[in-house]
Amino acid sequence: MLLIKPGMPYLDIVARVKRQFGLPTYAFQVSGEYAMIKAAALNNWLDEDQAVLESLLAFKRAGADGVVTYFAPQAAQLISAPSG
Ligand SMILES: NCC(=O)CCC(=O)O
Repeated sequence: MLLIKPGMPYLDIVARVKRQFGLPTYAFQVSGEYAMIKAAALNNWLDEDQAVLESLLAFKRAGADGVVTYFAPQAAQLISAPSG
């Protein structure tokens, strides 16, 4: 298992590592990435829930098999909540 951190600045590395080695590849969305989204949301610069989901989707698009994130409880709620 490979873990790449920090995650978001290294999405290209996530993709290259996954392609090169073909091993389970995880990204770590570190505290600074968490803090940036939290701070921006507190300033009403973005919608926190949407930013969280978009950031996690970016990891999946890069090829990550999973993401280690401080947003895990929130993300679990968001993706299990009924939509509409
Ligand atoms: N071994 C602990 C970490 O790598 C923490 C990184 C972070 O969340 O800033």
